[in-house]
Amino acid sequence: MIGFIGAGNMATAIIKGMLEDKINKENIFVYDVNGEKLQFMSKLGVNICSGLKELVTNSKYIFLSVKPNVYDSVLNEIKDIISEEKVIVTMAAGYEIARVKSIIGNKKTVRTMPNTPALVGQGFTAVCFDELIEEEEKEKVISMLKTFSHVQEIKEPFINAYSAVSGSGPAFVFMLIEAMADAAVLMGIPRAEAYRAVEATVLGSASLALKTGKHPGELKDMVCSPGGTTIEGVRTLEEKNFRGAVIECLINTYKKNLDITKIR
Ligand SMILES: NC(=O)C1=CN([C@@H]2O[C@H](COP(=O)(O)OP(=O)(O)OC[C@H]3O[C@@H](n4cnc5c(N)ncnc54)[C@H](O)[C@@H]3O)[C@@H](O)[C@H]2O)C=CC1
Ligand SMILES: O=C(O)[C@@H]1CCC=N1
Repeated sequence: MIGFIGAGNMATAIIKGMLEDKINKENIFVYDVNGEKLQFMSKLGVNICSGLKELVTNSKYIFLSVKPNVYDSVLNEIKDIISEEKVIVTMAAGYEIARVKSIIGNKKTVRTMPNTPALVGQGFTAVCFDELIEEEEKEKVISMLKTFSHVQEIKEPFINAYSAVSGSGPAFVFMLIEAMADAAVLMGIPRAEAYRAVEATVLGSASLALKTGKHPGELKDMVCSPGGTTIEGVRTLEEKNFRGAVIECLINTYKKNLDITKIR
């Protein structure tokens, strides 16, 4: 039995993935303080709980899909009803397993960093397990995460880097898509056509890199004809410090993860 505290973007993404991958809707329980969110969830056919107690009682795996600033209060509310066999699954940036345990005691905890492409079953999730998690539970959690994402098991200190790269990454890719589409519109391509062309190009490029396993530099070189047009664009990006800007962007996002970990 799988429970979700909070029925927002990430819970929706994860639950849709699970349902599409044949996890039975009768095994999913949801609670949210917002009635509208629950109404939406009831349309998916999952079980709607009237409070945290009902949710925790019915769930072995409990996903904390609320915003990070609500984590402390939710954990405080459930700490007395979390028994030894329950597994808490977190997904908040900067919220360490040790912090969970400082509130609910030494209970089974899994920390994850998913991302929004989970909404279309194409997510990426970094996951780390605390030492109380048994092998069978680990396999179960990984199989759940695989219903909506590629899964990478990591050691907890690396989760801040994954938060920047794959957690926040979609936002940066969408900025690239928006900028390329703006340029296309400037060149006279209608907006909708521009988005389709750019989105297909980004998706196709990522698939080409994934499927061939070739170095991105080699794939870039394949596009650049000698004395041709693409190399002119490459020169412009180098002049504008494109790669330096991207590296700086991810490093600053990573540092923000470290900063909020200290504050929380
Ligand atoms: N959006 C993203 O790209 C990513 C988000 N995350 C993390 O996932 C978590 C959820 O994020 P989103 O789904 O984007 O947030 P969201 O704001 O869409 O959903 C949060 C839900 O929690 C509900 N809620 C608030 N207080 C509650 C309480 N006391 N009890 C029950 N429900 C309550 C809200 O009504 C809302 O529906 C956050 O911790 C976020 O940091 C992680 C990776 C990526
Ligand atoms: O911006 C945030 O805090 C969350 C973590 C990764 C993506 N969104």
